[in-house]
Amino acid sequence: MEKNFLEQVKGKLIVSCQALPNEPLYSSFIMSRMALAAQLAGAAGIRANSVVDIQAIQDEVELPIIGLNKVDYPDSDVYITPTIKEMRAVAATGVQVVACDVTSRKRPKEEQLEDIVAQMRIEFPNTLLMADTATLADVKVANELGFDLVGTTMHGYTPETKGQDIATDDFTYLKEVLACSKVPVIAEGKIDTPTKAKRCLELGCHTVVVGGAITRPLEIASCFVQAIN
Ligand SMILES: CC(=O)N[C@H](C=O)[C@@H](O)[C@H](O)[C@H](O)COP(=O)(O)O
Repeated sequence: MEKNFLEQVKGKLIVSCQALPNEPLYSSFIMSRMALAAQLAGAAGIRANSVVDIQAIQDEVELPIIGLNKVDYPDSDVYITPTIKEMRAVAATGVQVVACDVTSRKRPKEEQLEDIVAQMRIEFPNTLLMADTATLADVKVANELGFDLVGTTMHGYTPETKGQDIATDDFTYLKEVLACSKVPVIAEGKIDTPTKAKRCLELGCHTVVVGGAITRPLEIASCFVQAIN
């Protein structure tokens, strides 16, 4: 019997397998093999970008997927599943969760987040929605709009939070998110050691997403080179 997503990933690791066109591993085949490695290692889920990568990963592994689609629009800085068009396309792959930007920034095409959520609930009632937030105010908005999960994905990646890191001072910001959110919290963003991942779960996060530290060899190799030089 298929277990539900929240049950499957509780207290476990989700591996983000993503590479954009400007990255050396940009390839759906390579992302599917990254996902296979994550599955063999015992990860409980995958986070993946774009319909083609999601489909390649679905062919390779059994794990539940948090899907997103990064697209740049000229009229907005929001790029993680920014409009209803990308939300639909990702949900139509059959992923268990669709993630999108939930920051206070203006969305492309004057679309409003509350309309997107309402439409998704009608068209894909069984798909969970994850809010990729940057601030506590974003977490509150995500709760008000009825998102099923809140992630810290955008913390440190908006002008307002630039330079910030959820791990600072034993995860002070993450503790605040946990105290504020009415729904399960997913720790995500710059979690670059097993110790940090474990700590996020100890603090009460439902699950933890690790990306670059596992699946971006350019980032990993750069860390070694910088430490040596
Ligand atoms: C900010 C943004 O666009 N984050 C993206 C969201 O999907 C990915 O590029 C990150 O790799 C992912 O969040 C995991 O984080 P990290 O790679 O730091 O473990």
